[in-house]
Amino acid sequence: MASTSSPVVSVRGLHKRYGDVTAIDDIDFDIETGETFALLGPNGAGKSTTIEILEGYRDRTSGEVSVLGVDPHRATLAWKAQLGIVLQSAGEPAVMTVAEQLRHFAGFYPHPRDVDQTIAAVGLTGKANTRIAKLSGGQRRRADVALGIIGNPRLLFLDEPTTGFDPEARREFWGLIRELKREGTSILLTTHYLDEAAQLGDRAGVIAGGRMIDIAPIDELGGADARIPLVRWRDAAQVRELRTTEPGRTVAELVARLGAEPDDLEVVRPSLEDIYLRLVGDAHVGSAADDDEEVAA
Ligand SMILES: Nc1ncnc2c1ncn2[C@@H]1O[C@H](COP(=O)(O)OP(=O)(O)OP(=O)(O)O)[C@@H](O)[C@H]1O
Repeated sequence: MASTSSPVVSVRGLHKRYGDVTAIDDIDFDIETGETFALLGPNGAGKSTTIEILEGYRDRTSGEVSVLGVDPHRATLAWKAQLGIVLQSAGEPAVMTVAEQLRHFAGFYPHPRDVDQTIAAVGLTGKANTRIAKLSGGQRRRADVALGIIGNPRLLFLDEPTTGFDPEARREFWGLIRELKREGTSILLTTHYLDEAAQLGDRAGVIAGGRMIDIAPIDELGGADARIPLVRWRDAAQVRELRTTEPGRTVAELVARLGAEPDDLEVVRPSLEDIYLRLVGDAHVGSAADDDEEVAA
C-alpha cells in the first residue's frame, strides 16, 4: 500500500551506458513506502542494470537516484543493512547448511529476523540442517530468499525470485511475500511471470530498450483501451475477432445476422500478459495495431 511519506526509491533522468551500448535511457520512477513495484521488460531491457544501480553495485552514467533517502553511490554499511537483496544468480552454493548460513549472515545485521522462523517462512524447515549444495534448484532459491530477508529489510529487491519453482512452491512464495508486505516491507520485484506481477505488484513499470514505456497500477497498465474485450468466433474456415466495449450487443447482433449460434464463440478479456506483449511489441515496431476493425486472426 502506498503511503504519504517520501518515496523509498526515487529515480530521475537515469542513464547508463556500457561503452557504446545505452542500457538505460532516461528513466524516472518512484517506489512508495510499503509498495510492491514490479519492473517488467524483455531480456536485455535494462532491469538488472537499474536494480544494480539502486543497490549501489553499479555506477550510473547520469541522473538522480535516492534509495531510503541516500544516493547509493555514497552507500554506508548502516544503509546497506536496511536492504534485502535476492540476486538473479546467487553464485556457488555454500558448503554450510541452511541454518548455519542464515545464523552467520544474521550476525551482520542490527535487527535480524529469528533464524528458525525465517527458515519456516520460506518452507525449508525440513532442510534446515542440509548443506545448501545438496538442495534442489527451487530449494536453493528459497534459501536465497531467506538470506534476502534475514536482516529484516525496509526495502527488498527480488530479481526473478521464483525462477525454477514448481507451481505449488511459487504460490507458497507469494504467500510469504504478502506477509512481508503486510509487515510494511517495500519491494522491488522483477519477474518474467506476468501472473506473479499481477499477484504481488501494486504498480508496475515496463522497460523496453532501456526506456520506461509505461508505468501504472498493475490493473491499469496499457490504459483502459488495452482491456477492451475481444469477441471471437468461427465463420466457415476463418476465425473472426472484433474488439468491442459492448460484447453482449455484438454477440446479439452476430446471432441475429447469422440466424444461429456462431461457431466457437467466445468473449475474451485481455490478460496482463496480452497487454504486456502488446506494449512491448508496440515499443519494437513503434506503431499500434488497428483496434476497431473486424479482422481475420
Ligand atoms: N557489464 C555489461 N557490459 C556491457 N553491456 C552490458 C553489461 N550488463 C548489461 N549489458 C547490456 O545492457 C543491456 C541491459 O541489460 P540488463 O542485464 O540490465 O537487462 P535485463 O532487463 O536485466 O535482462 P534479463 O531479463 O535478461 O535479465 C543489454 O543490452 C546488455 O547486453
